[in-house]
Amino acid sequence: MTNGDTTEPLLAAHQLVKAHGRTPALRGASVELRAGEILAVTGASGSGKSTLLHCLAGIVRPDGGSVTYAGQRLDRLPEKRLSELRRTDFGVVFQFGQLIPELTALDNVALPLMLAGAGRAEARARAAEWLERFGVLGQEDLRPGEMSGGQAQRAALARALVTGPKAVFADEPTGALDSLAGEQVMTALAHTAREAGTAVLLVTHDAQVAAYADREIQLRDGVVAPAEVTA
Ligand SMILES: Nc1ncnc2c1ncn2[C@@H]1O[C@H](COP(=O)(O)OP(=O)(O)OP(=O)(O)O)[C@@H](O)[C@H]1O
Repeated sequence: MTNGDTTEPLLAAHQLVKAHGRTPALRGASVELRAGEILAVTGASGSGKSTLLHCLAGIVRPDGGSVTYAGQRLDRLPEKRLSELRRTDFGVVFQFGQLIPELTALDNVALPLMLAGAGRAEARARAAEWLERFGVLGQEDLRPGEMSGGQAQRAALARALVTGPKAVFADEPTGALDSLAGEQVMTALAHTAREAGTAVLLVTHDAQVAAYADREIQLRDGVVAPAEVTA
């Protein structure tokens, strides 16, 4: 395990422990995400998938264990540096895309660029390019409530990827979609992430969605299940 792969992982969690109140969610989970890799995290409901994603993305601090991102301990970074790093290096997509309802699709995608210092015109031009990549260009002036679930989710992906993050964290990104819209979202995500060399941590309970990944790990009761089961 330690010397099989010479590539340093982009993100590594070691022996993560996390409880929500008295409910243990992670009980010593270790996982590595390599640069540009699409990794699916599967497992039964309640096995700790979302908690693992939140710890890796620096949204939640683990109670124990470590999260190392590009050589630095994410779990020990002061909040200010952590939120800065999340903004520059990470993108997130959740089951319900969480676009800002008052903004058009174009402005939702332009927002992270403007937060990063781009001017409005430039941000909107780049946002339009990304919406086009995700096949949402005709709907750029619609607000999230006026779009279909699949369109909104593809706009959410554009927003997550527009700043050129090193890693995208996607928690059940197709969970609220029918299977055709889900396929379109996953095709767009996998294609774009590969093209941009973005690593993706993909939480899903759906085997068809996990099939888009390069590799899959399964969580069981808060730990990563052994990779191969020899019957
Ligand atoms: N905010 C919270 N408060 C209390 N318990 C929580 C909270 N979030 C998660 N849990 C509990 O922690 C455990 C792991 O939850 P988590 O959401 O990480 O699992 P999951 O595999 O993503 O589940 P699902 O597939 O149902 O989303 C579960 O027992 C869950 O009930």
